[in-house]
Amino acid sequence: MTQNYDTIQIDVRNLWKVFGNNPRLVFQDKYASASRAEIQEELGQVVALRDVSFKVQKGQTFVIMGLSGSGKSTLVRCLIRLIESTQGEVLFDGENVLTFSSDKLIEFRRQKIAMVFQHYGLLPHRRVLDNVAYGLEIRGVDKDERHQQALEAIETVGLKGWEYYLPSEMSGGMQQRIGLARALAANSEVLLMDEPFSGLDPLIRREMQDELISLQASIQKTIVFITHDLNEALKIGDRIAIMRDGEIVQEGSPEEIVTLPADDYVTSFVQDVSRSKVIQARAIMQEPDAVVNDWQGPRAALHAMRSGDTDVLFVLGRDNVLKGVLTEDQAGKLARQKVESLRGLELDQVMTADPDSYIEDLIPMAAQTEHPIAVVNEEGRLLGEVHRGALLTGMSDEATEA
Ligand SMILES: Nc1ncnc2c1ncn2[C@@H]1O[C@H](COP(=O)(O)OP(=O)(O)OP(=O)(O)O)[C@@H](O)[C@H]1O
Repeated sequence: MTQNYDTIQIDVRNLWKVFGNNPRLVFQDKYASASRAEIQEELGQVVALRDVSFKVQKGQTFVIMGLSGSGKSTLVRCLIRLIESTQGEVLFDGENVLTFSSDKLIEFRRQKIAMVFQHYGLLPHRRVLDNVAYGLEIRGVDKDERHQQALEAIETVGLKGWEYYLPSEMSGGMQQRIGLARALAANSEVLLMDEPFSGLDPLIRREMQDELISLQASIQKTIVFITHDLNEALKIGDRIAIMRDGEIVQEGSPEEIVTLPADDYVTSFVQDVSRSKVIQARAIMQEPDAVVNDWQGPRAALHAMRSGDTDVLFVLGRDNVLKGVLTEDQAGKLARQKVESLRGLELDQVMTADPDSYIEDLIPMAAQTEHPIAVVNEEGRLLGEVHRGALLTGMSDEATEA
């Protein structure tokens, strides 16, 4: 199958890393289904990565999540050959990094990759400005230019005014911002972030996660983010790969991971996660039971309600823009008064949400209305409706019936 590298930035294929004096022993047929522990016991080799494959799209935040020892750090290091893998391919923009000469590898790392670590990796005797400019300095960018770019990055991460301080004069959260600014200043396409927020206090950590999300909305880098914290993964990841004993046991969107865990292991991880924080309106909305256009009269409305088996109706204007709701009582009254058109009528207002809203955000809305919540796009066009029941179960009525 041909791959489209206009959109795929990283393509990891069947990657293995075996630590030990004779890694090839592991590839004998008889160990094909042996566990990592068995292999270690019998062969004395540690399988840190076992046949790992995944793709990361450009501009995506791809999270690799797993407990200590699952192989996350080994994996990110293998991506840029800080560790040499045993077998497999790592393609960046379609080129296999594992075949690069050492010169090409150095060039590739400098141009394309920026890293952010848990232990910030800052130079203690350099001021913030020079720490942030460091990546550009080793690329040979002249001083004015690199300071200019560094200042912009410092501002982006909210450290304006701290340019001439030393890292040791700043808090953990601020030092992590310096690390992030350094990665941004380098203006590389890919950010590799290895547990960047793990050393921070919970409050600061949440703040940094929020900032990363809003930053990413504007910078749109390709981010590979390592964490052992499922909530962090669910919060920031577009896609999440869950690792166990060197293997990816599931890869999917946050919603898929929570609602369709692939096995008992993932299930045990996600059981404490609140579904309301990861399930979005788009997943639980359903086709509106009934809609009518505002120039159609009340009789058409009543007919639509009966055929949709509902006692409320969304009224749409031109281009399906939502105008409001009409109840059966109202429509009946209008029909008796022989009103010909719904145009210009005072309709009941309806709660609207965009398709990305989480159940968590929809519940307070549902408390304020008896009507279904309308899911609309940016132009106000009706995309679907969410019923109260769907908020409780996290499934649309249609899905429940199916
Ligand atoms: N240099 C090495 N030599 C031998 N075994 C190693 C080496 N580096 C890592 N390992 C082993 O490989 C496995 C994966 O380790 P890795 O550090 O990638 O896991 P991790 O998920 O990043 O864990 P942590 O969150 O604790 O860093 C572990 O069993 C580890 O002991």
